[in-house]
Amino acid sequence: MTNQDVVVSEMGIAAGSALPGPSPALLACRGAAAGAMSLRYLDLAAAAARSAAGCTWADAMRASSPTRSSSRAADDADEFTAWMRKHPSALGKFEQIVAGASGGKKIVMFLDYDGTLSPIVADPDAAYMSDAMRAAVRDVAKHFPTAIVSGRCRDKVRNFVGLSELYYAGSHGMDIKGPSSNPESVLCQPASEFLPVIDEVYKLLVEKTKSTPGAKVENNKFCLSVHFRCVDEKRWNALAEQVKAVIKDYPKLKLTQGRKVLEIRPSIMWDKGKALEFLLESLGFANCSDVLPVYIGDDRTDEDAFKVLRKRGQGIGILVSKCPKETNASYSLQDPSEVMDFLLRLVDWKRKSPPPPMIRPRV
Ligand SMILES: O=P(O)(O)OC[C@H]1O[C@H](O[C@H]2O[C@H](CO)[C@@H](O)[C@H](O)[C@H]2O)[C@H](O)[C@@H](O)[C@@H]1O
Repeated sequence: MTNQDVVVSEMGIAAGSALPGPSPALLACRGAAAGAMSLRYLDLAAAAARSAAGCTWADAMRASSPTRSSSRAADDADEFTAWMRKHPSALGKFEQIVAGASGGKKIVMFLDYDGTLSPIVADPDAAYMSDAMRAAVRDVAKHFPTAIVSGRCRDKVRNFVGLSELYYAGSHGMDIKGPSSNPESVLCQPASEFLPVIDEVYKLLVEKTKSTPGAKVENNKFCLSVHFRCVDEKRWNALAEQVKAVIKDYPKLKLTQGRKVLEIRPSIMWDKGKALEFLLESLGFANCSDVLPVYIGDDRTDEDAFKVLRKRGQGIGILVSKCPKETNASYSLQDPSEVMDFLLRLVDWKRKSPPPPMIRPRV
């Protein structure tokens, strides 16, 4: 993040940091693996509930990434209007949002990548963000500490974004690193012991799914994605069964679901919400009322971060969605182009804001 000199190594927080010794966030990062089994059971319980309700993974996946025609056109506009009343546009409520930063509160920006900064496309390797979006993010980072929080492998999302001055939290927050001007600043890799097993499962999944046309397995370093987007819907259930058959032999891994994707992750107590808390604390904003975290994301995994903001009673969660979705976010934006408008407005507002009053030392 710009204008920050926080340097956290795996050994603790080094010189220049606002926090002495291993911070609570760093300790949480190290201890994340301890909750592995309990989370696995939670996940299985959710799957059992889903199946009791007659819902398959495929049904859930369809609902998580509805297309305009299968939702807005066919659906009832009243439902959307009611949802928008509960989660109003962050552009429409811009003044209300920035009023939360009054009194010199520092805004910290957290941005998801796919579906937030880049449009959803069929080929995950071609999810480029526009130059205009890149310029907007660069401008935001000049004024506010800024982090990209993604399910992608950190290096991959870093290459897509192409800005060295940001913090990057890849693999759903399991791989956090600061700006590249600080090459030593590896902050947090709570799932490093899972690397060999993730590699092993990657190979098994590639083998197992190769007979399904359109299926693609993506290695995100500390987690894996099995993509359904280019698979005929008739084959979705069979593909989900293949994936489940592979991971049943790995009790320390869990299966979660995103936008036409099944994700295989270590069952540790770590997610995008924990990554947000870790970054805030690393920046010296732990238990601090002088900060306004703003998190923008479009996916289920972003809900973990929205929940954290709700629990803290601090910050702004913004869901990117064109249709009603169950969410812990307070506001909404429809698509990446609205996200860009919001970022540009934030920069403009900051440029026009008067500087905080100087406190003159008494002589
Ligand atoms: O946390 P995110 O940055 O939103 O990453 C979540 C997943 O994003 C990518 O998949 C999604 O976007 C693809 C490109 O638009 C699309 O083809 C796919 O259907 C979406 O699910 C990424 O490829 C996954 O690895 C991430 O887990």
